[in-house]
Amino acid sequence: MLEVKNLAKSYQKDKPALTDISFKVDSGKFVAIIGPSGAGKTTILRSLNQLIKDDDGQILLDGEDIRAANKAELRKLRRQIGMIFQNYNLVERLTVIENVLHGRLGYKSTISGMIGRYTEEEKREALELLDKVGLSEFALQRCSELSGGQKQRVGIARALIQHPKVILCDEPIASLDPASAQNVMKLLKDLTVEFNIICIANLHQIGLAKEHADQIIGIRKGQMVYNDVSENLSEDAIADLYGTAAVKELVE
Ligand SMILES: Nc1ncnc2c1ncn2[C@@H]1O[C@H](COP(=O)(O)OP(=O)(O)OP(=O)(O)O)[C@@H](O)[C@H]1O
Repeated sequence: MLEVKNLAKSYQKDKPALTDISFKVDSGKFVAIIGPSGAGKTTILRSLNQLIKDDDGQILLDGEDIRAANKAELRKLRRQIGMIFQNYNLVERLTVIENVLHGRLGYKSTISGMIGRYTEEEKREALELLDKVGLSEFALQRCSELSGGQKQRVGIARALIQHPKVILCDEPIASLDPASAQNVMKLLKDLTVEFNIICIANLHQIGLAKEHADQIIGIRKGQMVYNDVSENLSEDAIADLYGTAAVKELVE
């Protein structure tokens, strides 16, 4: 279980980016964080793996406080937290399977990683994961030759080979066409259940969030104004988050 308690962050004095954010997520659940631009969604994700240093609160992953970890502990904890990015962050000139194997780098010495020393077991697992994301026949193709949706599926396989407890997705479908976005959201949801992990995604697409996520967290001006199962996300709640005028456009 992931439990965030009273998380707070200011980038500048007297200008809080996050105030008193508290929520819990169980394993096997897919959570969407929604809210207007600048609300603080990315700041929450980056705090969860300590890419930014927040100011106050607790982030407990299965009871262990990520914020209290020293450097060595944090390196170990980060293996348990996979990341998926809007722009995929793949090495385009390398093959699909090499990119998936990069997810193992957190488990290796710098030298082993640099010379691409992976075990047979790791290679077999990479192929199995590529099969799960529907890309087994692309294993030896360069990533530069893939579509956006395919690249994001490589990103998902790369995160899963870390054996994460949590996957954090920063706008994972923002660069995708509607069909690929739908496909990636369904895949994230299905794999979250299959691997019994926690998946947290920042999203601007409220319709897709409601359709695929189990839980929705709404952030407005650095404050959590909504936290409930996705079925309960009403038009009133959306209007409260984004303003009345935006509701129709956002829900469609
Ligand atoms: N490195 C930074 N230095 C100063 N202020 C920052 C920094 N990063 C974010 N902020 C500010 O913190 C607030 C929250 O930003 P954040 O990027 O978390 O929002 P967001 O909800 O993810 O937005 P978007 O949907 O546009 O990505 C904003 O007011 C933003 O300007």
